[in-house]
Amino acid sequence: MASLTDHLSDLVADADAVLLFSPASSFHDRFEDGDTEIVVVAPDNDVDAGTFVELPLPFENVKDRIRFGIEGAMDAELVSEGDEVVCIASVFDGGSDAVIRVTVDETIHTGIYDLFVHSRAEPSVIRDVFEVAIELGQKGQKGKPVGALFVVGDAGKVMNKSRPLSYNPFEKSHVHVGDPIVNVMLKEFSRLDGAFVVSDSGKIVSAYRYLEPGAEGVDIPKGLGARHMAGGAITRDTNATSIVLSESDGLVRAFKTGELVLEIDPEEY
Ligand SMILES: Nc1ncnc2c1ncn2[C@@H]1O[C@H](COP(=O)(O)OP(=O)(O)OP(=O)(O)O)[C@@H](O)[C@H]1O
Ligand SMILES: [Mn+2]
Repeated sequence: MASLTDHLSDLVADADAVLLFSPASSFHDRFEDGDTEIVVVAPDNDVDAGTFVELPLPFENVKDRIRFGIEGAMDAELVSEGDEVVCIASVFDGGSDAVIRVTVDETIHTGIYDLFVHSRAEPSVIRDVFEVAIELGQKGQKGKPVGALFVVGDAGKVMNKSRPLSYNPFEKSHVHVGDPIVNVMLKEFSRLDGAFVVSDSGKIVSAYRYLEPGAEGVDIPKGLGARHMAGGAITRDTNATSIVLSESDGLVRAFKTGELVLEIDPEEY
């Protein structure tokens, strides 16, 4: 039987760009001599690619992964509306095994790349908060599902548009998300009501915050309530990004500029 690689040259021949998702170096090397634009999308540039888009999360959902790569390539002006892009990714564990051909158009653009790269907060801070939310979603608190709301970046403004529900356990501390001990604290405090506020650089500014963004509603998925509404709306009133774990459906969502930009299932990570 002909393997995928036998057909590759035909598949990529007339493409405007080829996106290689976490390719092995031997696989990447075969593309080096062609005239098509090659973009490597991976956590690290292990293959010394000339054009590289960093993947901050593995994005188990292939659609999210591809979308991230395409938006990253659009952002770097490597591809644009109407381009034919061939994406080569790994769906199973055995290396590059899937080819997906996409025509770039604005409807692909959800802001997933923007979320990490152009948020006020540092990309690593967004990633660290995501990781805490995903772990909480996988394990819950003492076996029970929990919800949590993290408002990341533009903390001064967020504090002005919120009020304390109780004393702030992070009041005089200088601790940062990403530190394993702090992640344990965040999980412990997720039983508390309200939101966590995190600064651009990842400092935990407050727990127990009740958000009071403008009253105008935000479009949130059906079945969700006040936590998601407040988490979404605060990102319209400020330059923060919200990362919300739902107690009711177990999904982690991100909001930016009042829009839902990412929805992931922690069980898939
Ligand atoms: N304005 C707010 N600011 C901060 N936290 C809030 C706010 N409104 C609600 N919450 C928190 O969200 C929790 C759940 O509220 P609610 O069930 O209405 O939200 P939800 O969007 O349905 O989220 P879930 O899917 O987790 O149930 C509340 O117990 C409270 O801790
Ligand atoms: Mn609810």
